[in-house]
Amino acid sequence: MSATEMGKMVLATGRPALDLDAEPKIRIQDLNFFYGDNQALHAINMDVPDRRVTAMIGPSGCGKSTLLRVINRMYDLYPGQRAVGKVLLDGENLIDPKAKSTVVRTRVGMVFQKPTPFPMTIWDNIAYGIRLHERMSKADLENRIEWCLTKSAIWGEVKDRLHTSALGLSGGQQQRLCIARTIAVKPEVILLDEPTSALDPISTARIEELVDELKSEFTIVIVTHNMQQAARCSDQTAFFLLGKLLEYGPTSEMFVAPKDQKTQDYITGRFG
Ligand SMILES: Nc1ncnc2c1ncn2[C@@H]1O[C@H](COP(=O)(O)OP(=O)(O)OP(=O)(O)O)[C@@H](O)[C@H]1O
Repeated sequence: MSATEMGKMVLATGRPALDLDAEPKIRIQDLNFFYGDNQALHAINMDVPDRRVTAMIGPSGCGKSTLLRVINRMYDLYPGQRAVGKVLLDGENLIDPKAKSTVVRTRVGMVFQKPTPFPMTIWDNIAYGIRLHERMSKADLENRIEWCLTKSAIWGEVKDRLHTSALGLSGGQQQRLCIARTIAVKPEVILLDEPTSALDPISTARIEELVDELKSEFTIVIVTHNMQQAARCSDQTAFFLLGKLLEYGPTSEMFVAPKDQKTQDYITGRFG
């Protein structure tokens, strides 16, 4: 695509256009997922672009959280749950039993709906994960902790209370701490599962700003029930229904002119 064409698209959407020739960060191919006999995902094929925000939307039970749990191999921890197909991260199949799940979870971090700080100090919440994966000097550890708390836009609020309990933070601060904890181990992909559903509008806005900043360094996938949030935050949107990917494309197109009537109905609140 020429610079002029690219510029026109940026002007039209207000966001940088996707480079269609760029290799996707994640390539999901013919993915099926089963909870025992219950098939929750059916033949999912989708490419997740590098260092962009991809939103997953769809009514309750359509399989959004399941897909996140597959991408970071969390289902591995539960007997009877099974994924068939491929989830390629830079070409490497993350769900191949030969891929070590601990390595997968370092490359693909996850933040949950409810903030989940460990019952320990703010400092230890961050240091714990880093020490599991890396050996480093105290000075480097201090720098890494300041780096990830700064990136997560919470450093100013916690720098004078690093050695107090993380449970003393507000819900919005706890969620930013959880994001800091996730990026502390320098993942390539961050999965956010409804990260603002338990937060007030101000904390929600801060997390959305944060997502916008983090995408220059990380590939982000966000599950949300909030259509405005998907429209505000994401570059690409995927609409799921009953375990199938019904429509997937640039957010600007999806929200202006969805191709499928069911997407239109969902986005406009007519069902779900
Ligand atoms: N542990 C489980 N065992 C059996 N079935 C499950 C389990 N977890 C989820 N499911 C089923 O898998 C399907 C997809 O669920 P999932 O939680 O991925 O949906 P979702 O789109 O994230 O929903 P929500 O928006 O409500 O969080 C649903 O039919 C659900 O009942």
